[in-house]
Parts: sequence; C-alpha cells; structure tokens
Amino acid sequence: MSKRIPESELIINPDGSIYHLNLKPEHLASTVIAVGDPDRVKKVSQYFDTIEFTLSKREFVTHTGTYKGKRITAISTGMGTDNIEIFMTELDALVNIDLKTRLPKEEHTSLNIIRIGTSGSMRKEIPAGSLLASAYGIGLDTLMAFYKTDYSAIEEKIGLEIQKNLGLSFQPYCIEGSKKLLEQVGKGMLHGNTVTCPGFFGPQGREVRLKPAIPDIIEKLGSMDIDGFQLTNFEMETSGYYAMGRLLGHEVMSLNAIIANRITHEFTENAYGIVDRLIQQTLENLVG
Ligand SMILES: O=P(O)(O)O[C@H]1O[C@H](CO)[C@@H](O)[C@H]1O
Ligand SMILES: O=c1cc[nH]c(=O)[nH]1
Repeated sequence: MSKRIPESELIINPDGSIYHLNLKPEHLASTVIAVGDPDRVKKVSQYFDTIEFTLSKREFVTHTGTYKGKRITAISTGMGTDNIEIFMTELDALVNIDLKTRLPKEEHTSLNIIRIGTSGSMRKEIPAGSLLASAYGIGLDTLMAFYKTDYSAIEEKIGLEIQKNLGLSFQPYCIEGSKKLLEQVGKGMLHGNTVTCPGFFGPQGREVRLKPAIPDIIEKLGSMDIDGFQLTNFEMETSGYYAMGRLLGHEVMSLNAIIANRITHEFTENAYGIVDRLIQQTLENLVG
C-alpha cells in the first residue's frame, strides 16, 4: 500500500494547484518545453496555433497550447539545478500523484521534457551560433548528494575522472539524457556532453573581480578524453534535469543555443536569433 503524502511534504495551494508552479493537472501537456528565462516562454508560444492557458508565479511562467495540433506546455524555470529539483518534482506530482487523496497513482505517466537554454562552448570547433543537444549532463553541483541513484560504469568513470582532474573534494555526477529524444528533438543538431555548473562566473572559470579557485577549468575540462568521451559546453541546469528525470521516470533532453565560445572569447551579438532558431527547430522536430 502506498503511503499518503503529508500536507507539509507536498504542498497544495487552497485552489488545488501545486505550491510553486501554481498549476493543476489539467493545465499540463505531456510534452513540456522548459526554458530558463520567463520572457522566453512567449517566444515559444508565439508559434502555437492556439494558447488555452497562461499563468505566472515567481519565475515559473506557463503557457499551454498547440503547435500544428500537438499539445505543448512551455514553462520557465529560472536558473540553477536547485530550481530544477522543485520544477521536476512538482511537474511529476501533477501527473503521478492524486492531489486529492495525496496517494501516488497506480499507473505511471512519463512526460517528455525538453530544455531550451543558452550555453557557452568550451571547444574551438563549436562556435557561437551552434545548436547542441546534450547526450550526457555532468553535474558540478551537489544536488545528487541528496538523492540516491544508480550510475552506469561509464557515468561513474567520468564523474571520478573529472573529480581527479579538477582536484575537487566531491565527486561530480554524470547522467545520460533520453536516447529517444536525442534522436527525435536533437535531429539536425550537434550532439555533445554538457557540464552543469553551480554558478555562471567562478564555476565556469570567469574572472570578474574574484579569481576562480580553478582558473584553468576550461582547459582542464576541454582537454579531457575519457575513452572517446569529450566535454563540450557549460550551462547551469542539464545535469539536474537528467538526474531528476531518471529518478522520476521521465524522458528529458537538454538543447543548447551556443551564444559564447570560451576559447575564442566570442560572444554573439544575436543571442535572441540563435535561441529563436533553436525554438523553431525544436517545435518542428517535435511534430516531424
Ligand atoms: O538561457 P537559460 O535557459 O537561462 O540557460 C543558461 O543561461 C543562464 C545563465 O545566463 C543559466 O540558466 C544557463 O543554464
Ligand atoms: O557561457 C555561458 C552562456 C550561457 N549560459 C551559461 O551558463 N554559460
């Protein structure tokens, strides 16, 4: 028998919606496009044929509608894997927990969740303007110290090698994304392996006024080759998505609009145009 989840653990608002996202199950499509920037939600939904629902709470802005007849929800998450932990848990609860009885449902529903985000390349041959789908996410954050999961032998090896190379006191985690979505929504894009950082500046080797503790992190990560496995780009959410997706049983894919090249020090003047290209290609790949 499943255990009833207490009020303090899964918080439901007085109107029956889930605590942070403010959504009810009927507001959510089974295909979700997740973006970091709340302003980017309307840049996705501008291509919808119809919009049936919009809502905004904190950094979570939601638009649900259809694209060429396919029902899709676009939601913003804000930045960082701590937000992704909340986002994925509440999204999952909307489909896999009966919010009235507070009991897990007998039948599991698996969502397709696709991140559309910006990212910086750590390889010369991946210039700004590239669209990149993440085969694996490597977490330099500590989210997975608080959840238990099984890692494949290659995931375990990559985490250990990165720990050794960077001299970290903890082991980064490495998780594969959805193979199915990599082929479907990552069609026509570069495939890479994405390093998720707990910050934009120091953790990605940027020096403004503070000197990063690992000043050569780009060179160290960019030169790694673990049995042919190479790291390609930096951002701040992918590993959290992949880890929570594996634990909760959802198909998850992170798609990256490369807006900076950290080797050539190039930053695109047209970040919006690159993100727009990624949005349009993703929508087409979803219905194609
Ligand atoms: O463009 P978004 O989706 O926010 O993604 C990237 O941009 C933010 C940093 O500027 C981080 O969230 C990073 O992951
Ligand atoms: O360099 C970059 C660009 C976008 N987002 C990041 O996290 N890093």
